[in-house]
Amino acid sequence: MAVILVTGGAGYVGSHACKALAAAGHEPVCFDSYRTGWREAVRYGPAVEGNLLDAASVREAIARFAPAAVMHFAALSLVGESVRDPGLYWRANLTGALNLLEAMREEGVGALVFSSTAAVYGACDAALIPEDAPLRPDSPYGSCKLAIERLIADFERFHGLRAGVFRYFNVAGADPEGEIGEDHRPETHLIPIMLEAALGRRPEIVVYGDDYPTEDGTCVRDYVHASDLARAHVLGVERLLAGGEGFTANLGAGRGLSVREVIERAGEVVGRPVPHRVGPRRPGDPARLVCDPSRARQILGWRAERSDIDAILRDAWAWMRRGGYGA
Ligand SMILES: NC(=O)c1ccc[n+]([C@@H]2O[C@H](COP(=O)([O-])OP(=O)(O)OC[C@H]3O[C@@H](n4cnc5c(N)ncnc54)[C@H](O)[C@@H]3O)[C@@H](O)[C@H]2O)c1
Ligand SMILES: O=c1ccn([C@@H]2O[C@H](COP(=O)(O)OP(=O)(O)O[C@H]3O[C@H](CO)[C@H](O)[C@H](O)[C@H]3O)[C@@H](O)[C@H]2O)c(=O)[nH]1
Repeated sequence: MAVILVTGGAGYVGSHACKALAAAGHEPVCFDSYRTGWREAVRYGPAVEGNLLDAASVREAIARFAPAAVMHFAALSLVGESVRDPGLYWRANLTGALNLLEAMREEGVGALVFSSTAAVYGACDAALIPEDAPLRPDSPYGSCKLAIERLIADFERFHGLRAGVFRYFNVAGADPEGEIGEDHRPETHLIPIMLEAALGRRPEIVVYGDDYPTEDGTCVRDYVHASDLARAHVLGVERLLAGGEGFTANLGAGRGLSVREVIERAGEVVGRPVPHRVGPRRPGDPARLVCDPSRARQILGWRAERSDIDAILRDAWAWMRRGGYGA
């Protein structure tokens, strides 16, 4: 059993990681400001309310709980918002990560798992994107995640940190047991807003462009279930705790779906059509991002098991019909 500090543990992905950590016998300590997270999502271990931009608060939490490792999820993470306000993203995400890394060093915590993103790749010609693909982010969100990867690399090189960096593709779905799920307000991610439109909670969704160089002209993404992702994090941190080397690994299903294909599948799975219309492109969106997941399989023995799009949609739908948090 290990104590793991989980920044952003009250958020969407972080709460699924906390559940998976607890199920594997570890103690997740949630560190969260509740900026976009939910108190009801913290159910698998103790919680500390704090902000990474306040260096003293994260250092105190680390000193108090003496974690064996940290999982760092806390961030601002919307591509569109980052395009509108790059400075907000650089300040929040880079400063937050730097404060965390300094606090870990001061308190002698030597293992970190970091949430990076496929947005670090940007436009890429490869059918399946491997980790050594060119790093050319299209958005400030992707740029500052890449900068944090480099910051972490310097702490590995010069301070002996060991870090697992996961580049997630598009996370979706909800806990199959219905305890936690995705609840961003306002929501901007494709799958939940599509389901909101199917439920009549919003009039329609706008497809952001159908003139991309893809088969049906809409953007192609790789959707991976939040529970699959959470399992990878447990495997990653356990590797580091056992003394294994640091790594950078993609997490995705290895299968691309266009926006139109997801809309069609959702209509089938929920039994009612998703009202939609085509609008202009959203700045910062690459045409196609599909994961080569082979490295995560090689080094962690991980593969996506619940990331079939119908399973993702069913779990997300069950969670949404329950009303999310505060229902
Ligand atoms: N959801 C996705 O599709 C996706 C894809 C790739 C990468 N990621 C990354 O995964 C991580 C989690 O994403 P998510 O979708 O769960 O987001 P989320 O907004 O649901 O969760 C983020 C959590 O961090 C907390 N937080 C934010 N800033 C904080 C701060 N300064 N101090 C303390 N807590 C703070 C929020 O309150 C929230 O609980 C992010 O780093 C994101 O960039 C997400
Ligand atoms: O109303 C909408 C919302 C989304 N989309 C499209 O649906 C796809 C998925 O969009 P999301 O907003 O759900 O997700 P993103 O691909 O923008 O970004 C997500 O995945 C990225 C990596 O692929 C990053 O990691 C990021 O953190 C995470 O939010 C994109 O092609 C987008 O253009 C629409 O057409 N209409």
